[in-house]
Amino acid sequence: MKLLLIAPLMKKVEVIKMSFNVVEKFVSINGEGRRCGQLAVFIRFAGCNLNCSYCDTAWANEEDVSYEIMSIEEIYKYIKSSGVNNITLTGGEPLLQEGIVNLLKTLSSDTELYIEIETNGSVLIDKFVSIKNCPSFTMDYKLPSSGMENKMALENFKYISKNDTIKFVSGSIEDLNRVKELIEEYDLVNKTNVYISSVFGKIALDEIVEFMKNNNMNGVTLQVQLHKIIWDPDKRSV
Ligand SMILES: C[S@@+](CC[C@H](N)C(=O)[O-])C[C@H]1O[C@@H](n2cnc3c(N)ncnc32)[C@H](O)[C@@H]1O
Ligand SMILES: Nc1nc2[nH]cc(C(=O)O)c2c(=O)[nH]1
Ligand code: SF4
Ligand SMILES: [Mg+2]
Repeated sequence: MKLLLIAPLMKKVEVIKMSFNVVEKFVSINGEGRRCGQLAVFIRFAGCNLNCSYCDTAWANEEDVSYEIMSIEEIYKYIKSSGVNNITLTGGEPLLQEGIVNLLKTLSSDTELYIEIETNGSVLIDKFVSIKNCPSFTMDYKLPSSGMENKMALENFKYISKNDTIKFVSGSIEDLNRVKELIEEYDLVNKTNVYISSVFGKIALDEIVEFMKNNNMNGVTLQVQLHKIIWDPDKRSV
């Protein structure tokens, strides 16, 4: 009898927590990753636990940033009303939003959608990878020039698969040397999709290509943030 009374209460508490702080939502082309150049709906969440030296979205991490509180239903409706099937959840750090697993489960249950989550490598993804029709993680490994490498959860290398991507945002030769070490140590090219991106404007792209050639970096993809070439690099919601 007691159990019967408590169960509905617990459900109610969970429902209350299923809202998210969204700083912007928009449709654009994805400028990064495996679906680069394709239309995508972006949901950007507020707040981050890291402070990367190069962060192009630091405004979303300010304590006083204004945000819209959206329920799972409202996010899902917005996505469906756009008519676009690629979804990118980003931030800020999306995996820090309380109840994010519930949003991921709901979105994943719609098999018309292709969901990518940009995450910063400091949050363990083990609790998410068992979701049915699991979203694709684009997990950054923060390199020395970010100032955040000591925050990386190395255990994530165990959970990342060919459904996911590891991204190395590189701003120096020191960073690139670290990429090479990590690829070798964790056999990353065989385990997942490996991308190198430049910290925008920080390192010449031909230097990266030279590094890739000199180190036989087969299976690694160089990526440039396409949206920053199409629009002003500081423009929001594109
Ligand atoms: C703003 S972050 C949000 C998601 C998550 N916090 C993360 O870091 O992956 C989205 C992506 O933009 C990348 N990024 C941020 N600033 C950048 C810059 N100046 N140049 C290139 N990529 C950048 C991040 O490394 C990350 O891959
Ligand atoms: N067009 C566009 N593509 C993106 N792909 C990942 C982004 C991000 O900020 O996570 C992003 C972004 O901010 N804009
Ligand atoms: S983890 Fe992502 S959002 Fe957070 S500071 Fe670094 S790049 Fe910016
Ligand atoms: Mg961005």
